[in-house]
Amino acid sequence: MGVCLVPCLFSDQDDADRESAVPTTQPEVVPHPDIDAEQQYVKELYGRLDAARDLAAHRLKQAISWPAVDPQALQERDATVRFQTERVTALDAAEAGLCVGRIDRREDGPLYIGRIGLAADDAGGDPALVDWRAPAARPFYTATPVHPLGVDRRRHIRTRGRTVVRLDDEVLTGGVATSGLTGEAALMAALDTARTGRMTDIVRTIQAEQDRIIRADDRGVLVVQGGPGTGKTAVALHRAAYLLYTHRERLARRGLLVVGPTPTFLRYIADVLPSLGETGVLLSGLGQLRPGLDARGVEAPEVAAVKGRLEMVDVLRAAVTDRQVVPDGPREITIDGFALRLRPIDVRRAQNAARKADRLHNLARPEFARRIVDTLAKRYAERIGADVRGGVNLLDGEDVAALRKEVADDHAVRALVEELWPVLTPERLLRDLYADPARIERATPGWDAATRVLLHRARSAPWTPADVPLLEEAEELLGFDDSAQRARAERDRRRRLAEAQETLDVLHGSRSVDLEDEHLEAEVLSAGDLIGAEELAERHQTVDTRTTAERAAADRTWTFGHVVVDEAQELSPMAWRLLVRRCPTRSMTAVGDLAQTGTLAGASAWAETLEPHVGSAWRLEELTVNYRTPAEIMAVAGDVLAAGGTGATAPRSVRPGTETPWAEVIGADALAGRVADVVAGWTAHEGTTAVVVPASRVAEVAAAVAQRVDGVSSGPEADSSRGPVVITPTEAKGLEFDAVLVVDPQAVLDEGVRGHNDLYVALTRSTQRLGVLSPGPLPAELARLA
Ligand SMILES: Nc1ncnc2c1ncn2[C@@H]1O[C@H](COP(=O)(O)OP(=O)(O)OP(=O)(O)O)[C@@H](O)[C@H]1O
Repeated sequence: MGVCLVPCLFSDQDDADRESAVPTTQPEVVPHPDIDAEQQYVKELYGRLDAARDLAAHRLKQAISWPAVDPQALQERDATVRFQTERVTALDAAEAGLCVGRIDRREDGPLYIGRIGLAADDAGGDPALVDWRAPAARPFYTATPVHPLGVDRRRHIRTRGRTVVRLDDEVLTGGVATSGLTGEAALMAALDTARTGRMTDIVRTIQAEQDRIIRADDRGVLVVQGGPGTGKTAVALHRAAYLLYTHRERLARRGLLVVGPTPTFLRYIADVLPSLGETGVLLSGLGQLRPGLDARGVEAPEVAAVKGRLEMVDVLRAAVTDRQVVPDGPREITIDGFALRLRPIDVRRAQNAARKADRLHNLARPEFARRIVDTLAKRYAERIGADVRGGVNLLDGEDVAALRKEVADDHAVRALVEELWPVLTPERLLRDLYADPARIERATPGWDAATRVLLHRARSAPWTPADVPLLEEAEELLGFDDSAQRARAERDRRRRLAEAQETLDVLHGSRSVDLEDEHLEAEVLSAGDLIGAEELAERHQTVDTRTTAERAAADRTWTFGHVVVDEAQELSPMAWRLLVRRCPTRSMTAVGDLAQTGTLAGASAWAETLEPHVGSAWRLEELTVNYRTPAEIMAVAGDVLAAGGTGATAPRSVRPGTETPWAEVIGADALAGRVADVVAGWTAHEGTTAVVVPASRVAEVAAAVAQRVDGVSSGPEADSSRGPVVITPTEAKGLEFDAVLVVDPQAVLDEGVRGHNDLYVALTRSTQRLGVLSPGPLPAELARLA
């Protein structure tokens, strides 16, 4: 399940990547009077970072070479290696942009804020650098001239490598309200940067409304509603890093899960948490939430919508009960020439007995099988032991037991039990259900034929993301009969115990003291005095050295300490049910935008979506400023949103654009070629490019663009860090690109189940440039572009 963020050591490549977050224009030379002093301070900070890294690397090396004399030592060594590896990773991650700025406090003087905390020589004073997540760092993000929080000045420090290249100061003593943005100059510089195809962190420029959400209490479900580009994803990931910092012990033990909509999206965000020094988080798409399954099949939105309904819980229950069969008439089994009868009433009685203890299907099956075998064995004994003269049965208890065993081992009896109460895996239950209209009909009382038919599909069809919650639900209903495994484990335990006892006996017998001397014997400690056989046996069990994220990924019963859901508006009720099961404490952060819901099963109101799962244990926060999309493009997108009629309003854009968005109407025949021309022209600019097309045009457009430009990718593997991508609005969700070309907007409106939402998503992916190519008249919603 999912992607474990494995520890990676800092490399030149990482440095170069983070460097590209600096504006592509040459940094202006700022003749700031303090630049030399800040350079000196930053140099000292790097000195401390180097020292901390050397120490951690040394301890790591030491730990690796510890002799692992027994499993316990091995376990301790692995824990230390893991801890020091994480420490080295976090220190490496802090290298680029180590110090982000400082606040000058009226009472206490300057305090430097950075990616990690670094102690000062004087342990009694302020640290040399405060971790951005520490409470003391908060005013750096939230102090304003109106609420200065004891801060006179905020300074953003920008570095390239280890060199300070720019200082941006904000004086907070004026008491006059300003733009409301924190560190506006630094923020604008960050937003104007060309994109790389990978999301970067925003530690330097977190805004006050974002900071409030990042540091919000972790109890209950926090829903963050915000329009496109308001930083929901950025906030969700920084919140994950904040929670790991604040509740390190609990979350390190239970793990933190981040769920995203598509593999492309997960690739896009995968670098953010490692760049914040956090590698122990499990990232997973919805289709990867079942261990061992990578569900990427595609199906009609109507099918996914039906599968996502909560009613499917009842359908699955009915489908399971349907597999517990009572035959129409008596069945005959022949054993050793004797025909034995099993009547429907016998089966019904066995079913009732099996269901009595409320056990799950697979766990109740042994009881059912036992009852069936008992009934047949009884009939067998009656036939075999019958006294022809009508006297009492001639068989004794031992004979009956032997007959019972014969019945239980009989191939035909086993086959009959399997037919009447099969062992079911979730996969088998669902495949059999989908493939058989009669089964579907029996499991869906009250459904109409048109809805039922949506569930029907070929047995060989691949699993889709909407199947994952159903498979997991089915697992809950079926249970897993692990009695054989447990019996094997118990046998192993006893064997280990016996071996351990034998070892202790040998040690006892081979002591170097005179065993005849009883007095002396009592004085000398042997191995058996120090450790019991039980303990010794336990120590010989294999040590599990996997990280929390790796263990969580492999275990479907794992429950997480916190779950972050991105693009949460797309989740179906069944998907919510699954996630809540994986997080029984309901400590969750869900970020999304109802105006971008593209699926039929997705949300149109948060209360309606969440209350069936968490009752009132949820609260709503909103983000209102769009940091991505220039105002001119946002005006166009706003028209589309309004035409959608949902009543939602577009977020306020924080910056003007440098290029005017445009539209062009072109003949259908020339469309693909014109797309290729535009994309080829755009490759002269720096940054990433996306062509967003209706699903029906992906192949045609991708082929045309690939003829003109290298590195084109499309579909689930689309990766804009390699070249232009050709993707559908669904695939574009959550992503952003410097240049976006929307092709055939009318088809986007017509093909999507929520067409206006899809077009709104497509238009709002751009950070700089937007073009629209239409093979027919431009939809009225885009009149502003005409
Ligand atoms: N405080 C900030 N400082 C710098 N950049 C920011 C800040 N907040 C957001 N951004 C940038 O704005 C862009 C949009 O952010 P993000 O993708 O998190 O938005 P979103 O709300 O998830 O959008 P969507 O709903 O379209 O998926 C990203 O490039 C992000 O890095």
